Amino acid sequence: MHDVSVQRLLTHQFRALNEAECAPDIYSWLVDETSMTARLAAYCQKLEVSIVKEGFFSEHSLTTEEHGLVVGHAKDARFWLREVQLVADGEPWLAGRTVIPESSLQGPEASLMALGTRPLGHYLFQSSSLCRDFLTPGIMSGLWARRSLLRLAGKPLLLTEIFLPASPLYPPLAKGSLPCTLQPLQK
Ligand SMILES: C=C(O[C@@H]1C=C(C(=O)O)C=C[C@H]1O)C(=O)O
Repeated sequence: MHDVSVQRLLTHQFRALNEAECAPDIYSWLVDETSMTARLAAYCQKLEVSIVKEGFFSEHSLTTEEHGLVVGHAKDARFWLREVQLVADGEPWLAGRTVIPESSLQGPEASLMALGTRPLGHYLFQSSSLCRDFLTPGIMSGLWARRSLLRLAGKPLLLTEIFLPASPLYPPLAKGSLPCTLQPLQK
């Protein structure tokens, strides 16, 4: 059963971070340009994609921030929205939200609608046309997060990922491993 409240975090305000605002080992996770699925899979026995929501939605399902970032040249009325959790040995480690304008789904990219429980990264990183406008580390509701604007054959898609407290990005009780809002109160 998904924790629906976790998924709501994906539409909360995204606060961008600079490198000075988090420990180097945390920052290395947030700016990792390789597959996050593959990186997380190295820390568990079984990593699965659990689909929470997927389908076409109008622009009203996007946050203003998302809409401003992902709208391409076409005036898209519909967006393919995919919300997942990456679940490691039964424990959710990451919540992911991908927003794809309908105009980005032309040609081979139409297969993004048929991913099912295959990780988005498996498609992205086999594509010779993948490029990235930006990868921004950040915080959402007190959890480490990141936002990427990716392009396939020049067509945009926006990916937001929130690292959940059980993920290996948060060393257990290591000081400085949590965003400032989660730091244990100083005595
Ligand atoms: C982009 C990647 O794919 C992961 C899988 C996702 C999905 O299947 O929707 C979403 C977020 C990512 O963490 C990756 O592996 O880097």
